[in-house]
Amino acid sequence: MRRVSIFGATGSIGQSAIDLIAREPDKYQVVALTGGRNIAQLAKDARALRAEVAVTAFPEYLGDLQAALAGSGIESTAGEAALIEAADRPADWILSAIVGAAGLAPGLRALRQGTTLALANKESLVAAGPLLMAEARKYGATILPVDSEHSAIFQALVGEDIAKVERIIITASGGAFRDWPLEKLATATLKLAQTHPNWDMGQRITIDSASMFNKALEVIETNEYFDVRPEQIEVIVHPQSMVHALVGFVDGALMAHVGPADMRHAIGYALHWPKRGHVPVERLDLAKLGKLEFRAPDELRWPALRLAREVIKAGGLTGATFNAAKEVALDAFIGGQIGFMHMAEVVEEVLNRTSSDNRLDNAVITLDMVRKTDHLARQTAKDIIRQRQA
Ligand SMILES: NC(=O)C1=CN([C@@H]2O[C@H](COP(=O)(O)OP(=O)(O)OC[C@H]3O[C@@H](n4cnc5c(N)ncnc54)[C@H](OP(=O)(O)O)[C@@H]3O)[C@@H](O)[C@H]2O)C=CC1
Ligand SMILES: CC(=O)[C@@H](O)[C@H](O)COP(=O)(O)O
Ligand SMILES: [Mn+2]
Repeated sequence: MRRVSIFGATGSIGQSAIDLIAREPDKYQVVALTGGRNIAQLAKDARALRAEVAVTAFPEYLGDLQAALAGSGIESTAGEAALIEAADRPADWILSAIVGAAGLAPGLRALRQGTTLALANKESLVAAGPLLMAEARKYGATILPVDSEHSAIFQALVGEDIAKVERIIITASGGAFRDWPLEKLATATLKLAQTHPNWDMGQRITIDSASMFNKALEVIETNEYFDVRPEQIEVIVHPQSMVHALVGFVDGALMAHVGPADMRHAIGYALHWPKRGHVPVERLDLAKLGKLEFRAPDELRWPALRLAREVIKAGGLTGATFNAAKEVALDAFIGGQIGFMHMAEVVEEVLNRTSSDNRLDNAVITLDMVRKTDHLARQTAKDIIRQRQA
């Protein structure tokens, strides 16, 4: 039996992973399931999968979790230290699917087991890519991408020589406001921003898709995963979200990964890797699909894409600043303090104010430095938002 743990088990990615694991109960022994506030779901899954431990990230929910698991024999724990302890529990496959920078410390810790880390939490790679990669090398761990685009690129590169890659193209649906005129975007509401044209995902990544901050994170993520130059990474708007990414080689061939907008594709690939196993996603009927469209992205409409390039160029701790500023700007949009287009303005202002602090050699970056940078970026973003409101 393979021992598996799921961090962020109650979320959209976590639930898709549980769907796959629950279909083959004889193959998997569930070690740890972690969640946040959705205690009912966490306890239900922990009982159904007979997990060893269920962890809520928030200590104030521990009582509810203990009550929900009473009599089950499943351990209940809570808080940041409990997440780290869960990451230390031996497992052959660990899914990192917590949303936001909170996923960094448990994911980083899991690497110390020299295990396979299936990484959905792109924010940790954006904030601390070189640190995660160095830790994986040090402990002999494997990081497998669980983002649809990066799983697609990874699959297109199997057996290939990275030196023969000319370009990597990641697709973007364009999000909720893809077809809105630029001048109307300032009026984009939260209600509309949290509806995605194709994917069923958590609230935060759905809004990030609408602003293209998700794609900005993914451009940086591509730069961290694959040994290509930033100029080789392209973004193309693809409204159907069926082609997840393409890799172009020196002979002009373009290898595309095509599949339905269902994350069980990428999770299943990582779960069965290095082999392929059955994954119960819809099989595409190409004749029914008819046509696939592609168009160039407009950086005026989506300034986040331009910022991503600047973040890569600046290097050092700039990714940690970018991610933290984006998280605060997103909270402020969700809270109604700033408008949709203000999110990119706030993030750009934070990058400008902190640029001199972030210049560093990637080799010397530590978790403590990432945390301090994250904290400073959050304070700076909050100051900027307060000043705008005054
Ligand atoms: N959804 C998707 O299709 C895709 C998601 N991703 C990435 O995967 C990650 C998860 O996304 P998604 O599943 O959509 O997100 P969700 O919001 O659906 O789920 C987030 C999970 O993290 C938990 N959580 C929230 N805050 C904290 C915290 N401070 N500390 C610990 N745990 C916390 C939540 O617990 P609870 O709900 O119990 O409060 C939940 O289990 C993100 O990094 C996202 O960018 C990447 C590609 C596709
Ligand atoms: C499913 C997945 O990988 C998401 O990151 C997806 O890419 C979001 O859609 P957008 O293309 O709209 O950002
Ligand atoms: Mn993606």
